[in-house]
Amino acid sequence: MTAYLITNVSVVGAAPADLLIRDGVVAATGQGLNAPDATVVDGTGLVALPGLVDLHTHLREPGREDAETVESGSRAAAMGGYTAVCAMANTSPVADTAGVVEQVWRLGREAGLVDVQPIGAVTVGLAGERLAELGAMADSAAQVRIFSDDGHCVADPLLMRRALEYVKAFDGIIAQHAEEPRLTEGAQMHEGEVSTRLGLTGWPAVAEEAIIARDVLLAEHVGSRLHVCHVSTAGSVEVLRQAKARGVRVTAEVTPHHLLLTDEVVSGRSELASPALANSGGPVSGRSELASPALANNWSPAGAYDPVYKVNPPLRTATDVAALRAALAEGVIDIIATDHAPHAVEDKECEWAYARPGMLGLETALSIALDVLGPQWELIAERMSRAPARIAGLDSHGLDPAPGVPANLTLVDPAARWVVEPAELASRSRNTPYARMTLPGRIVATFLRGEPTVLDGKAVK
Ligand SMILES: NC(=O)N[C@@H](CC(=O)O)C(=O)O
Ligand SMILES: [Zn+2]
Ligand SMILES: [Zn+2]
Repeated sequence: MTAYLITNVSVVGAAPADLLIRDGVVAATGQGLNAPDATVVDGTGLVALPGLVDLHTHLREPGREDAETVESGSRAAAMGGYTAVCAMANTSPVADTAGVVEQVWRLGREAGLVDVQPIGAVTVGLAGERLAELGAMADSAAQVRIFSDDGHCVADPLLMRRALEYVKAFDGIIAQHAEEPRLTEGAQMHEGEVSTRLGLTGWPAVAEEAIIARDVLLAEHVGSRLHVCHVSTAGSVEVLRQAKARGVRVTAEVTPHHLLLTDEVVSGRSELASPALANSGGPVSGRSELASPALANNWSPAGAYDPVYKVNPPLRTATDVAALRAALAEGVIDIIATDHAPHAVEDKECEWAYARPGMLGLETALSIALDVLGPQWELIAERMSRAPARIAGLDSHGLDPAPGVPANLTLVDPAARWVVEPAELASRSRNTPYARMTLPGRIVATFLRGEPTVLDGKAVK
């Protein structure tokens, strides 16, 4: 194994120091380290973070290897600074048996670019009718602890209760895609002024909030762990705030796109929600031109009705974006998760109503977080690495670089800017909402157990 000496690097924003990586762990930290056998990586101007951990990734294998494979998605993750991803169960076949989760887990090991932790389905075939083999998946080689029907809501309250109760035995967690299906029949985008103007069927905020309210009560009643996927509304934040104040065992995630984009982009307006919104306190008009300072003046949306902006839950209003940002800063929302949702060209570049929902996220997440949060490295490390690792129970991830700690880390150049070229992404799909946008912050290197997966901004294998 090669040793690496990263010189003059700021560890999570601290004063620059050297980091020596040897035999898969951080061997030493300090000033002027000397290691003649080590490959030197000049860390001047770079920030070292614990390797990012994504609690919500769609890898599409098995079944849609044309859109993504475990290997291509793992490479996209490494390029984005990730060392671990949790792979959602909505594959084909669905990851609802020990056999499928072990297959995904094994493919992740073979690719060797990030740790791929499979998520198991809650119900057989994601059909919402009967519980999948949760215990068998937990006992499998993949040691599944997170279960989710993501893409679908576990809408039946009795099934949801049973699932929450079942996973208590092994400290598991149910990750809910909160969408009351009766309230979103035929829904195409956020229900509001823009959907009315565009003539698209709306997806009301209450469809999300009603399920979260029900589920925190269920989790409280049975004393189980609930995780809420892709929170997207100000009302959801209030439900979560109250539940957490009561001590309910609930955690929540927000995606980078829900922190930046609003429903106005569907109409073709070049509006990005501003970081300043987080401090503005009051509601903000969904119509005002709110450019994100770093991203201003270099971007305009792809055009009205471009399905690249179709996603579940839908992009919401500037008021929601402001509430999500404030909740993330406060800790009412625990983590940023990408909901990386690759789709093949034919499923995305078609008429809005026929397009599949979902956006790429892994390779742009850190840049969007940096734009939205600014260089708050402690907060970024907490929300993108430490907290997701804790929630998922990934013990060797989410640890700040320190002697003896597994060398899972990423090096960021905060001063670098890059232009998102969809064809140059490591993902097999192209459906990024940030095409040709100039983004701040570049991943220079990523190390998985002391071995580089990305070096000089390029994938190593
Ligand atoms: N987010 C999406 O719009 N799509 C996801 C499913 C999901 O996360 O609900 C997908 O699998 O494509
Ligand atoms: Zn979902
Ligand atoms: Zn998802």
